[in-house]
Amino acid sequence: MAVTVEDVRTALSAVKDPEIRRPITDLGMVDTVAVDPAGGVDLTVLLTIAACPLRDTLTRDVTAAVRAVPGVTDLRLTLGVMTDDQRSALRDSLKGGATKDIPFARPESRTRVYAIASGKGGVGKSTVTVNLAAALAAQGLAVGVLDADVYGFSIPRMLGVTGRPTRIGEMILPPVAHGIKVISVGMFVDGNTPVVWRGPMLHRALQQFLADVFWGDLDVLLLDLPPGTGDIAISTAQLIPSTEILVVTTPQTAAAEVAERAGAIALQTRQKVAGVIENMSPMLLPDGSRMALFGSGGGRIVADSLSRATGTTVELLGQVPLEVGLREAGDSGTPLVLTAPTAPAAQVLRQVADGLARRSRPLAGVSLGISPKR
Ligand SMILES: Nc1ncnc2c1ncn2[C@@H]1O[C@H](COP(=O)(O)OP(=O)(O)OP(=O)(O)O)[C@@H](O)[C@H]1O
Repeated sequence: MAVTVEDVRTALSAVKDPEIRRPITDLGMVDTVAVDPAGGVDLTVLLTIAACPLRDTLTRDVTAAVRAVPGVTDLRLTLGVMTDDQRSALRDSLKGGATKDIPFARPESRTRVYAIASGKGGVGKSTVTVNLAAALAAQGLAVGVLDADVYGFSIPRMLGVTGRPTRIGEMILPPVAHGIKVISVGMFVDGNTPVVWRGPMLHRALQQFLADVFWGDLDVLLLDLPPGTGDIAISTAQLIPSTEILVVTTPQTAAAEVAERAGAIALQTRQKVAGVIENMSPMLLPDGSRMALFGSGGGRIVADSLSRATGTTVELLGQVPLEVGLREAGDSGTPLVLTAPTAPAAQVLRQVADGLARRSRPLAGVSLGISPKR
């Protein structure tokens, strides 16, 4: 049977743009399709920008899809580039026309937003963030990570992201790694330049990343906050009031006291504390005994004290042991939950992710669409 243009278009509707993650047929990227009587296909696909970092992936996916159509004997693929008008039409269709709006702050948003907070640096906040993100994405959830930790942007390295975000006018397309959309403040500064941003600048940066980045329909957004109880936690509360806080602490008592303060900020901003994760918990030794390098009990102390302070039950969601493999996986760019899902630390992190995946977005601020009976 002769191949039709419709057959080719149908096959192309299964190809998603690697960055936007929607079918290329819905994005205006399929420009022209022609089929000759011998089954040869002439196809022009438009890239969003000429320097599209994922043009090879797109070429491969398009070629595979078209070649798989029965009767296709040849494919002559031309890659073009969208005009400015086509790009703005695409941006408007993705953003629903509104560019300055934060989609997660809308009452009808179904995205759960978690801010990962810690009292001080180096407690493993980024490690926890990337592993939770990877575990949630592995379950098939649409996950985004916003690395707002201006004092050390380690998220891109831990997820193996080297690419820069693509810009379409004012819209920013985040790189995707292990199925996770990733944006880091570090992607917008040169090399290792430290960022000495203060409150208002940070607030603007966060607002821009939330509004201008095309996140698509996310199930979960994880925000890696700078350590401490600073301005950015307050900014997060202002920009997305439904954000819940996940507090990371080490088992050390001193660290726990500092972590408590990070959690207590939620009282002032009226955000919910989703739970406490203790990291660097006693290490499992080959003989089955445990070594408590950083002491023990910190997670429980923080959870109990936040429960008292908030008058709700704040749970200790998990205790992630110190584990060489967890650090190595972070250094290699693939989180431990993917490289060794049954390793002790990975099991705890996957369990925490399972718990987060089962929770539904809090109804605070959501209109239930019920009107009182008159
Ligand atoms: N449970 C663990 N076992 C072994 N190493 C760990 C563990 N958790 C974190 N690490 C390692 O400790 C170091 C600090 O962790 P990480 O960068 O995640 O902390 P952080 O709190 O995000 O720090 P910062 O606030 O400075 O960004 C990293 O090298 C990481 O690989």
